[in-house]
Amino acid sequence: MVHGRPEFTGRIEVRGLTKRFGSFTAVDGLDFDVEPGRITGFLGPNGSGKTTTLRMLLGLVRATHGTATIDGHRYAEIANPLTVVGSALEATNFHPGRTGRNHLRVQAAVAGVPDSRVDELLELVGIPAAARKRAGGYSMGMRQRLGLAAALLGDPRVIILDEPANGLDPEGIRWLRGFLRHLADEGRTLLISSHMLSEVEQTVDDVVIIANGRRVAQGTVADLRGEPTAYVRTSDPERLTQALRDRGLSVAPKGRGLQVTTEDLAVVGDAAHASDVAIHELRSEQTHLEELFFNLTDRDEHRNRNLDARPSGGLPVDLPPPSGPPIDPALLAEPVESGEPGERVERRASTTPAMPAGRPDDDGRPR
Ligand SMILES: Nc1ncnc2c1ncn2[C@@H]1O[C@H](COP(=O)(O)OP(=O)(O)OP(=O)(O)O)[C@@H](O)[C@H]1O
Repeated sequence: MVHGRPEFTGRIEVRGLTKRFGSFTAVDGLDFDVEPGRITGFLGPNGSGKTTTLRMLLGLVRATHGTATIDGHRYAEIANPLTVVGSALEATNFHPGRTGRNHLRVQAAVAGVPDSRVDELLELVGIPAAARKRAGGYSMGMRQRLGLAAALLGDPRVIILDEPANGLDPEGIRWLRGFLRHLADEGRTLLISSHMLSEVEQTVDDVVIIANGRRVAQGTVADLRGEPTAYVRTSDPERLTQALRDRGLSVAPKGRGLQVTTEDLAVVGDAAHASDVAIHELRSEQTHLEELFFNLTDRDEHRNRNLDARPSGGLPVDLPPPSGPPIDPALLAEPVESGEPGERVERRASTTPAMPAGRPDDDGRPR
């Protein structure tokens, strides 16, 4: 039984959320929902506005327009928020000279949580011994685990994590996946950001993809992947096309072959055999999400305005439909290289204590 009021929904709603820093629009009319009992990936390339969005949700940055609410309330309106929303954002506030355990004990005291919970959580995130050493010597993975423990101190129903897989080794990522799934299975709402879809693809149920502060796709992972199809190359495309259409399948030319709306390769083979055409190649095809992600977020009109030094007004944007299939196959045409094969992109430390205490909102306005 998850802690909290029985009528509490744990639903996150973001409506028309916008943040301008001077003339620069970091988050631009964002709309999305996050459902309880599910893990939602909040995805976008570096600088696309993920952290700013999470900070608005956590009341650390004031929105220029729009709302971000948890169970219908802004963060600032929630009484005893640590027992409702647990978060780990990017900037680490762990004092290098203090032990991880002490950090948690201080926060536990502030939140009115008993010390026994600290040790229980350190056990749960797998660093009971390490947490008795000074935080200055922690690896990124250990800081991630400590940040996660901090986020869970108040047994919150809603958990918001900024790049939680960042710095974890493959074993750590596998552990995190199981851990987050367990939390979601308890009915909690999980929103986790990442700049790499491949890193969270097997972890999340739903995705919200943003680029340049705008939503470019939303749906379940299965929606994004779309239906599996068959690709076939044959000696006689026209004849095979007719044979397949006679069997009620949709067929479209693709490269030097045909794309058929079925995942059953035998149907294609049988049709070819019955119409006496030779098959030169036959395979299943499924959308590679990472490729889709780069094609969605790296299109000219979505590219980060800071990174490519465009004026802050950007180019006119004609967004694709924000939710669900079908995904335009043209989006998949040109995969974009993300770096060397196997390269891990190490970014800044991604943990803070659960209590929001991040960097100042340097637009100079009060929160
Ligand atoms: N306080 C600020 N003042 C001015 N610009 C800011 C401020 N905070 C963020 N930005 C800018 O807003 C944009 C979005 O930043 P944000 O950190 O939200 O992106 P992100 O998607 O979390 O990126 P990353 O994956 O690199 O963390 C960036 O161009 C950033 O430089």
